[in-house]
Amino acid sequence: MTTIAILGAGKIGEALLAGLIGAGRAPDSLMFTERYPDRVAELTERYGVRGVETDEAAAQADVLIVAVKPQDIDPLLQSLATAITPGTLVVSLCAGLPTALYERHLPAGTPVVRVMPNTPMLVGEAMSAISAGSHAEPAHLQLVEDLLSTVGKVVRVPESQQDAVTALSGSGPAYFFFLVEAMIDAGILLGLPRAVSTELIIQSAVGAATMLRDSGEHPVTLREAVTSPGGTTIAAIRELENHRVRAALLTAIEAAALRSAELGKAHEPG
Ligand SMILES: NC(=O)C1=CN([C@@H]2O[C@H](COP(=O)(O)OP(=O)(O)OC[C@H]3O[C@@H](n4cnc5c(N)ncnc54)[C@H](O)[C@@H]3O)[C@@H](O)[C@H]2O)C=CC1
Ligand SMILES: O=C(O)[C@@H]1CCC=N1
Repeated sequence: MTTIAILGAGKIGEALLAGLIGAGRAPDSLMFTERYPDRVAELTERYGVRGVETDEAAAQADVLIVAVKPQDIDPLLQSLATAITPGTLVVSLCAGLPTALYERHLPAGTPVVRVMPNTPMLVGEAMSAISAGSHAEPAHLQLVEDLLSTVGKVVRVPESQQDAVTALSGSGPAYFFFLVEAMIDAGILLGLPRAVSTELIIQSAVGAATMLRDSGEHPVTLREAVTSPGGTTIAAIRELENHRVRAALLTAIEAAALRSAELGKAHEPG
């Protein structure tokens, strides 16, 4: 079985670790690196997976999955440049960082695949978008697609679209959580107990998400079905439009894409 090392087991690294184990992958085919001994002990206990040093991971794993913050990539690339076994597939989960950055620092010909996943990977419901670097062969892309398909959905996109993907599905779960949080507060404003408000909104979110996924209907049709003439929903929609929530979402998601591009530019040569 392919041996996988996750380099940086923070929020997304742990989500991947948990997702892969949850999907039935053998813990002894996985390893991870972390900076802090306490975190290594915590993850080893929780998942039964080995914590190793970067050079050990680089020497032993067939696939290295980079999940450190973009701001922490430089020292890691320096370590990998000398430790990596030629031909090892490098998979980057980092927002904004182009495959060209890895190709500049790692031995010539290193295959790199850029991925933008999201945290629902933790429950096998990730949305991941993958793009091949210039030395990644179709077999490399297929391997990454097969791996990530065990923890959610996968689409292939040109790398030029990855900043937009990052803004949409990479950050996307946070927008939904933000919305849910605000809606629960609205229940509090209306005098409901927090537990009741939370249950009402979370189940409404799960129901709406399931309809979006399974009904085959456009979101507009689904919303129209809730919006009775002269009723309650249209009274709320008018306020959402008055407060320009649609425009705010367009601007917010554009800001996320610009930030992703900026993270990449910070690592351009010169
Ligand atoms: N959190 C999210 O929803 C998503 C995050 N990403 C990307 O995943 C990457 C990680 O993000 P998070 O998990 O949120 O950050 P995080 O800060 O939770 O995790 C990063 C981990 O890497 C460790 N680390 C840093 N340098 C290291 C090194 N040289 N060796 C070993 N471990 C090292 C840190 O100790 C930390 O635990 C980022 O590049 C981010 O853009 C991508 C999609 C979604
Ligand atoms: O906020 C971030 O930068 C990361 C990338 C996508 C989701 N979280």
